Amino acid sequence: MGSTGQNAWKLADHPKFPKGKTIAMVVLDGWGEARPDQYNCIHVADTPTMDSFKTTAPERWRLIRAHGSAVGLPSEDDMGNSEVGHNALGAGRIFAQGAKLVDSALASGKIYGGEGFKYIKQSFDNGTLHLIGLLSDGGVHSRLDQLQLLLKGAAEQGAKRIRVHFLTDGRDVLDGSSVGFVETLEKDLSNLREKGVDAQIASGGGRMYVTMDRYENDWNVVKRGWDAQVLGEAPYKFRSAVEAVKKLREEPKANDQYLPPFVIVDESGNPVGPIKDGDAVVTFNFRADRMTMLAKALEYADFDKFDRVRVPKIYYAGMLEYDGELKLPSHYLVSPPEIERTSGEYLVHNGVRTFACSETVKFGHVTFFWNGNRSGCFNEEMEEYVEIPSDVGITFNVQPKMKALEIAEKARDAILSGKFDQIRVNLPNGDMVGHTGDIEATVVACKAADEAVKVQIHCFDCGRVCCHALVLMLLFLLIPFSCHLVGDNEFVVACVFPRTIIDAIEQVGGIYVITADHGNAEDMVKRDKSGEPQLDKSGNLQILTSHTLKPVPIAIGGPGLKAGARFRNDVPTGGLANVAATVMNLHGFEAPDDYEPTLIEVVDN
Ligand SMILES: O=C(O)[C@@H](CO)OP(=O)(O)O
Ligand SMILES: [Mn+2]
Ligand SMILES: [Mn+2]
Repeated sequence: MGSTGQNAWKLADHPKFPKGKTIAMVVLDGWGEARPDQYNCIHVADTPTMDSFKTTAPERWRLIRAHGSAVGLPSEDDMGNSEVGHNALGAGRIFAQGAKLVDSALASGKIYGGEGFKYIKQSFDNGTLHLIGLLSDGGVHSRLDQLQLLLKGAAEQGAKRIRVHFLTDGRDVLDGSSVGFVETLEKDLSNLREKGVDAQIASGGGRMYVTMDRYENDWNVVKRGWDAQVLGEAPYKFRSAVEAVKKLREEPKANDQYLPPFVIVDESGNPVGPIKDGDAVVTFNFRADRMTMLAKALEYADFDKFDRVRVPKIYYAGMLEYDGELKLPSHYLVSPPEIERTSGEYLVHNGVRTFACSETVKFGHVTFFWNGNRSGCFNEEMEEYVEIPSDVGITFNVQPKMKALEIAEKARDAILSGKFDQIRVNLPNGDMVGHTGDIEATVVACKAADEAVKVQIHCFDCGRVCCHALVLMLLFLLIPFSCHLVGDNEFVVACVFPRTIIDAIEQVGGIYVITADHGNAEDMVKRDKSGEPQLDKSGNLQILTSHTLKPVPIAIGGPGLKAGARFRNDVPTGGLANVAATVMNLHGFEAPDDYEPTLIEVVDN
């Protein structure tokens, strides 16, 4: 950084933007911009607030890139995701991300010379190497081709007995694609067997039901995986993994994301690959959030989240280090991106007090990912992070409104309290419900997220902001109490009683920045090259549960925004990483020189 100590963190004053404005920084998770048709849930949903940014202040609304190289992913075919999206938003620079770092380490062979691999290699003579992770080519948490290279490389390095414990996907890839991935894996393992390596699949289960929980939402998910992977116990036993996945998918409503846990057994009915003393384990996901809980279970001597029954003495390494602050796990095959000097850390050093909030399933996104994969606050006196417990044990199409309103109310209270300069939230609905593939529920989810940003005054009759609504709004403005009629056309006089985020920002004379981390809800079907829905062999639509390659909107506004502030037109390829400098400007500071350029300027009239 050139100089050391507090001075190194000092940001220059911005010549035009004043300090001291309260800023609401809102991330709508999984909210991209796409063609408006019936499979675009954001288009279908009633989203008057998000629509109004685009239509009423086009100079303060634009699209930014949220996938591929804009967020440090290997190629432009890589969809965005929450990890890389929030990393870019918070860090203001683009870092080569886990997917890319693992690619290079495997391509150069450096992975095999590293400390992590040497550590697990100690098991190769007498023990088994277990590989646990997500089996797909989604590229969000892991990639099949990386697993294939690792399997081959480990065998070449002397692994004699290998067991794979996979999680089926259906969330970053089409539902049903699990069968093909398992077949491919079986072929690879059979090739290894021909070369004399005892290599087999040992267990499996759907990622959302087995192992890949995050932010401690539901430890039962990790326990189900532990029982199958470590203890060799599961409600289902099969001789073959392909048969297991095919059979379990036949159950009504079964899907790849939620397959129950199963173990593979030998001809005597014994599990072929429980984890034992002296074995090595590699969790081969590069992304942290959904591996951290398992990493704790595998590594911590002191552990009380569930009864592990048996804790084998193993050589455990993560594909990456998953938490830089906790140093978890202690051994890893590839060093993670060093995301340092994030905007959050700078702002704290420059007196900006921060409040961050989401519900459990996205809590780490606006804290851990935002701060460069670092858990905890930089300065507890200046920051408050609030987690609203998510619903547990349901798929979110059942409760598509999720905790959007609760998050908005917490943000509203934080804004009105005057205790914070930045109030940062993630509204999960578009993403979490979009991943279920339930189009109707995703429409409800999008409306809920829009309402959390700002509740619009609606007319009882037509449900729109018509002249009746405006007259009513005026009327209630004159009456010193709030009116609240609950129903589908919820009617709130937000001007009198601030209900959600923008209402509160308006009341305190603040600024809002509304954006998203990647697309999801704006496209719910697989499409051909011309953008038309692509039908499968039987003529059915293929529902897209994954993220997309689409850009996301960003809007700025609010009474505290300097007159003449607008988006520059000389940053046409701007992406998520340009947002940090933008927000620093709005707080009254120049961004550090190596940050991606700001998106805004002030035009003097
Ligand atoms: O749920 C998740 O783990 C990913 C998709 O794999 O979604 P997001 O990046 O939005 O968290
Ligand atoms: Mn996301
Ligand atoms: Mn998602």
